[in-house]
Amino acid sequence: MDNPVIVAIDGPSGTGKSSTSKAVAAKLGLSYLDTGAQYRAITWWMLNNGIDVNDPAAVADTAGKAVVVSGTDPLDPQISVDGVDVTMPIRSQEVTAAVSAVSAVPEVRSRMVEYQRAAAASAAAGIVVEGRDIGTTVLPDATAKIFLTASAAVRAARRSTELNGTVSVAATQEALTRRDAADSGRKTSPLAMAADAVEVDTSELTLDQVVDRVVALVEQKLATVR
Ligand SMILES: Nc1ncnc2c1ncn2[C@@H]1O[C@H](COP(=O)(O)OP(=O)(O)O)[C@@H](O)[C@H]1O
Ligand SMILES: Nc1ccn([C@@H]2O[C@H](COP(=O)(O)OP(=O)(O)O)[C@@H](O)[C@H]2O)c(=O)n1
Repeated sequence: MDNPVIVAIDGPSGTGKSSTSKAVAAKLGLSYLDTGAQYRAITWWMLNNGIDVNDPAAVADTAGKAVVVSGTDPLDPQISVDGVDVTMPIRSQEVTAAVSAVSAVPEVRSRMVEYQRAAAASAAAGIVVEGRDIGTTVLPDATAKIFLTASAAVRAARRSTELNGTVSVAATQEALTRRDAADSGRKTSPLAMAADAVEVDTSELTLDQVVDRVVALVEQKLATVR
């Protein structure tokens, strides 16, 4: 039997990682893992349990307590913490504002990376894993590594539309740029493009075009390894 296909899709917020990863996984018959959702889930748990998310020692002390379970179906991705379905609440502004501080704590990362590697190891046909450090740190031997980019203005416009214009494009762009800086500047496995990743700038592409390009890149890689 062929080896499982591992596709790593990294990049900053709003570049299209989730939309692209789900579509690519569905097209290629692979599982799907949203690692950003896992960091959001543990952040939700910290906020819900009154942990000061700006106190790295408090976050580190409690990082092992939350049990995060991620679904890997690209058509119905779900996530729970301690048995509570948090698929919707992890998208709140409160969680979005706190997640970079929580995800910078090494104890949080090592626990999430364990979950992520276990999910990849148990995906029979293979998996598309999206995040910030998948190609560099979590799955450095991935079959194909993609790094999605887009201008900050385009990313902010996409996010603002998603929020039905309830938050202005300018405020969205400021928050997004702040989170990029925190994610790129942290010590432990920052947001970065792997040396062997292929960059796809999605600013001027439709989602379908991005998906086709990523599927073609994966197929090219498979043709060379199989
Ligand atoms: N190529 C694209 N063109 C236009 N809109 C897009 C494109 N890719 C994604 N989107 C939209 O932009 C928003 C952010 O996409 P998402 O996949 O959640 O990005 P990320 O996971 O990188 O944060 C979503 O509303 C999505 O529908
Ligand atoms: N592999 C990953 C994925 C996400 N994250 C963190 O989780 C946050 C939320 O990730 P996300 O993918 O849900 O963010 P969006 O792109 O949806 O805005 C990021 O801003 C990072 O702080 C990370 O540190 N490492």
